[in-house]
Amino acid sequence: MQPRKIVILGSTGSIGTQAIDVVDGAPHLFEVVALSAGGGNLELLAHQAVHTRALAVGIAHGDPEALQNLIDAAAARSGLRNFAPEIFVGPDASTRIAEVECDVVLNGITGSIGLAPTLAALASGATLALANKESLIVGGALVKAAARPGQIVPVDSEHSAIAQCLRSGTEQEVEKLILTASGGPFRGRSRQQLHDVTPAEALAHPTWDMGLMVTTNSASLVNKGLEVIEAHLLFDVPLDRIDVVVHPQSVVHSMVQFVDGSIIAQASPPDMRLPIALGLGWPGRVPKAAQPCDWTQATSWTFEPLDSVAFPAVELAKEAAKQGSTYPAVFNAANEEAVEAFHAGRIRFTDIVDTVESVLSEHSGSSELTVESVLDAESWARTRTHDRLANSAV
Ligand SMILES: NC(=O)C1=CN([C@@H]2O[C@H](COP(=O)(O)OP(=O)(O)OC[C@H]3O[C@@H](n4cnc5c(N)ncnc54)[C@H](OP(=O)(O)O)[C@@H]3O)[C@@H](O)[C@H]2O)C=CC1
Ligand SMILES: CC(=O)[C@@H](O)[C@H](O)COP(=O)(O)O
Ligand SMILES: [Mn+2]
Repeated sequence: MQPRKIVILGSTGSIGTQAIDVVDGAPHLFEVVALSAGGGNLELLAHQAVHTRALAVGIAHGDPEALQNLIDAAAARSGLRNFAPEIFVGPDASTRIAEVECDVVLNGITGSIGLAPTLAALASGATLALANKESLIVGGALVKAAARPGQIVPVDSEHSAIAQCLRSGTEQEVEKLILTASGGPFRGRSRQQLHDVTPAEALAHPTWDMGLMVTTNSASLVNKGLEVIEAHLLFDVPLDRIDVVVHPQSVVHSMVQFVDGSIIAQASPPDMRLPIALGLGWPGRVPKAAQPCDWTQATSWTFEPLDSVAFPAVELAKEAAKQGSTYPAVFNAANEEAVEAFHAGRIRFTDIVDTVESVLSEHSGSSELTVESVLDAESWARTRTHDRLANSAV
């Protein structure tokens, strides 16, 4: 069998670099044909391009000549002659890269900027291994309508877990989805105790090593709010039948409860290479993609309810999803802007979710969901968030 041809969007990030590890470990199963990134780390992208022998490389911003020179230098270091991948530069570079002929597009871009590449990947007919949850959440019904059944394979650890738990069940058998949350670095704190936490503290995730946005969202529980919406869209389960439970060890990645009271859970030590490998190989499993649990060591897995007073983001996300239309896009865009302001030292941690709530309360959703209405709503939410935050210095 020929290896599957893989396109990796966001190749220089946490998901992207781990995806290249997965491909390196299974060259008989996968080969990389194209890569894209933002342009913040041209050196790494050039190295990846040479390492994978990519046919095409894209960056959203940056100097194409600088990238070309870095690729030439990396190729020379590897003794590779006549290596000349096609280079795309500009805001739609990842969308062009998503159209490169392949079997699987892995979308590992951060943020709702991943929407156009997600739609392009779906239109190309390739399987979409989706880490970029934001594109599904903001695009909602649009993304679902663009996908044929089974075309989107979740890479997010919780949704990969649920997809695995559902493999043998029927829709009628499912009572609930139960998403696990680590609780982030501030688990157990009251709202009062969250006021003065620093960006560095917010980035100290207890179990996962991830990019800045998703790590901050884990600390505020916005990530879990986004993931509830993601689960609702991926698995067609109503929002009131999706629960969240805090599980600090991040070994049980999520569960499905069936109508007879039985619960099936998926467990593995926290390592994204497992869901990434399954996303690339679906429905096949990649042998030795990650280490399993070690039963020779005494182990405790604990579960506790979410404190939704200190962490209101999950309830807020559910409200936004119930309102539908462009509300999830506003939730996400306001959060992206507020997270940036928090890391720039302009607002407090608790201002993030407070701002999202306030911007959402001012939004009037568009009745028709189109790419234009999503982009308009996002643009409105970003401006509104900036306006609000301009007056609220720390
Ligand atoms: N990391 C993880 O373990 C998990 C991540 N996810 C999701 O996966 C996605 C990626 O997360 P993560 O890898 O942590 O994020 P990172 O911040 O580590 O990486 C983001 C990647 O996106 C690229 N990028 C940024 N802007 C653009 C753009 N405009 N066009 C193209 N590429 C761009 C970056 O390139 P550069 O920096 O070089 O400019 C980088 O390669 C997110 O949606 C996240 O929620 C889900 C589950 C787990
Ligand atoms: C690894 C992964 O899937 C992340 O999205 C993870 O869910 C973050 O952990 P918590 O949001 O549970 O802290
Ligand atoms: Mn997750």
